[in-house]
Amino acid sequence: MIDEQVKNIEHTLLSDNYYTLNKVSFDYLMKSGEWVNQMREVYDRGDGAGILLYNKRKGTIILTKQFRMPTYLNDNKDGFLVEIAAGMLDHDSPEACVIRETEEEVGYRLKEVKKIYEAYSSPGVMTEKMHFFIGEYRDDMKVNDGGGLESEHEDIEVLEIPFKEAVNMLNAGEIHDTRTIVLLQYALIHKLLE
Ligand SMILES: Nc1nc2c(ncn2[C@@H]2O[C@H](COP(=O)(O)OP(=O)(O)O[C@H]3O[C@H](CO)[C@@H](O)[C@H](O)[C@@H]3O)[C@@H](O)[C@H]2O)c(=O)[nH]1
Ligand SMILES: [Mg+2]
Repeated sequence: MIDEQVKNIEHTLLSDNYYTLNKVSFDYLMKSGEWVNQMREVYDRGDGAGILLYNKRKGTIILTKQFRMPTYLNDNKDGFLVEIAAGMLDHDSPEACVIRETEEEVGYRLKEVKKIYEAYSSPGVMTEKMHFFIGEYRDDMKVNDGGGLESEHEDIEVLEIPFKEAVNMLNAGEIHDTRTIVLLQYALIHKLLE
């Protein structure tokens, strides 16, 4: 039972400017048998979902490239990051979210996607759980040029590249987004494009 190890959980709202940041205080029972009070700042921006889009016949995948301010503030020279298509659930199911984001960000309308993993993005800090998918795209599923929502000032470059090129980038340490690394490795392990 959870109450046997954690009790007196109290939230203090620090910010709800866009998403919410809380200071969470709680009592925690250490393995030694001692109760200690702990505090963690917890950022809640809901859950997310992302997808590796692949075309077995062409041997290609689709990735995105976009400016990510937090990475620019931490060592990423121009702030641009190569990533899978992904987004926040925004009250949709994970499946509906990746289908929506695929159309908005890269311009393909998918009917079928396959869920492969569910994992916490940054368990010490964020509540966010990420839903990982793979999905096959074909040229005849293209409905627009992608790029993201203009109303949200998204400015996304669509990269359709040979899977081999993506693997070379992965091996050269040029992919700096964990979700993208996970899905490329999944594709390799499961020989998705062979
Ligand atoms: N004004 C404002 N807008 C914001 C803020 N944070 C996000 N937004 C808006 O919300 C949009 C979110 O776009 P999505 O495509 O839904 O999300 P994402 O940023 O791509 O998130 C995905 O990647 C994240 C980073 O790895 C993941 O954390 C997330 O789960 C998801 O997979 C952004 O384009 C931006 O317009 C903010 O602090 N202020
Ligand atoms: Mg996105």
